[in-house]
Amino acid sequence: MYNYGTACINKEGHLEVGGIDVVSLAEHYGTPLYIYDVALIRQRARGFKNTFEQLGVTAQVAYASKAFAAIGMMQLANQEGLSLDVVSGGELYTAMKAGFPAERIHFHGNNKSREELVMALEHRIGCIVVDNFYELELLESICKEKSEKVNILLRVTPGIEAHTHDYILTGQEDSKFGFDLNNGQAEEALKRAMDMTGVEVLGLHCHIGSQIFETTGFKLAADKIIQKLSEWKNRFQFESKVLNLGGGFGIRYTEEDEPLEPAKYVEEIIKEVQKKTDEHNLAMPEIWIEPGRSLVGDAGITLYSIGSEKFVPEVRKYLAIDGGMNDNIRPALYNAKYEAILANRANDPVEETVSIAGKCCESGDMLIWDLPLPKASHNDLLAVFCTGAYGYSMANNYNRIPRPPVVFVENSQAELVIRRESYDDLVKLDLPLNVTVKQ
Ligand SMILES: Cc1ncc(COP(=O)(O)O)c(C=O)c1O
Ligand SMILES: N[C@@H](CCCC[NH3+])C(=O)O
Repeated sequence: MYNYGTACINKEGHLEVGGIDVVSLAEHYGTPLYIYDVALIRQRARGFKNTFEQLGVTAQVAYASKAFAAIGMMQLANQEGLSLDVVSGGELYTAMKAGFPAERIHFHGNNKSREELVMALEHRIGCIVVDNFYELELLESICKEKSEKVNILLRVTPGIEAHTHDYILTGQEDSKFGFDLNNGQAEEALKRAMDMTGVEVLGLHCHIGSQIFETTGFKLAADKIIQKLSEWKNRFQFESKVLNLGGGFGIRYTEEDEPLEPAKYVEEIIKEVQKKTDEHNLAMPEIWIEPGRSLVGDAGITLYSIGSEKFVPEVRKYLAIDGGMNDNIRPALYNAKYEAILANRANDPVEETVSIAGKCCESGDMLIWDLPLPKASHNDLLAVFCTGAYGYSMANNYNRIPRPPVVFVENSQAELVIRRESYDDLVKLDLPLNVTVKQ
């Protein structure tokens, strides 16, 4: 088994995480179950923060809560001194419920509504990352109405194609996000914002995509931005106090993936920023990053019970689990790959290759194709690794399947941070039909 934080095999041959046997977690909480290794999240957070400290660079490490948003998770991020990137009124509301310090919250999104912007102002959050001209004008008008001033970053699109899945690319010219850096849009946005009374431009933001394994794209984006900042300093006396380089640092899902250590990405990118700012005679800005996946991805494990099986003679054996695309849509959406083991018989030798089917009424609901496993049958437990990012946060109720609970484990203690959805939860928004049919 690959090394996933505190996950190990105990003497009963069971998977253990955070000092707790997952078989006992399944007995107590049922399956499917999301389990997070809290020590690993803390280790990742500290790795990022220490790297900045060692480089002597003032920084904010903001957890991109879209990866996994929950009150308990935001409280953990706060304990670790992280800032928070939210992307909707719902994430902001969750942060407020978690008691997250508003001044360390950054608000993203390519179509924030008036209500969301007002909410952000009322909570006096640290910064709004403005994505487009419509939002800039809307924000200025709200600030004037309320006689408020708010810190903003301008999100720029540098025209970089990072090497990752097409659906999670964001830095290329033809993207729905941000002001284009190359065609004059970003400059126009800066000029307009500098003339506004309601906004204070702290600097620029750029996020080139997700699940990226090399630093070349990040460095190229930083070079392009710093080149522009140098021009803008001369022409508009604009100095960027903050440079936010986004998230996107890749993690290892399977042996095909070869990421850097999370903190290593930062080290390489920052050295480039230091070099380029020196070359252009610019002051080193405060650096902000906003990792999601690399903070929580490999800290998450999903536990399922195996149920039915089906053979297609000479083709394959399907084993069905009690979850699927409703608790993890990534295989169906991105063809994402995962590793898994039998959590209750982790030392048993591999005997066959099976394909793991979800329980949704959808042929594309396949969690893992061609997984080597010991001979498994109903009541065995399957542990799927690396499900901590964009798993629960993209979960849905397709086929009216309730979402699973989420449990944090650390130092042999388990704490439920999201309870299992009930059937009553599923119907709580439904209203009975009042219209009757005339006979
Ligand atoms: C603006 C922005 N910041 C941060 C992130 C977090 O990315 P990741 O989870 O890949 O670190 C995303 C998602 O891709 C994003 O869109
Ligand atoms: N949801 C995506 C990443 C999108 C990141 C947000 N911009 C994933 O699971 O990989």
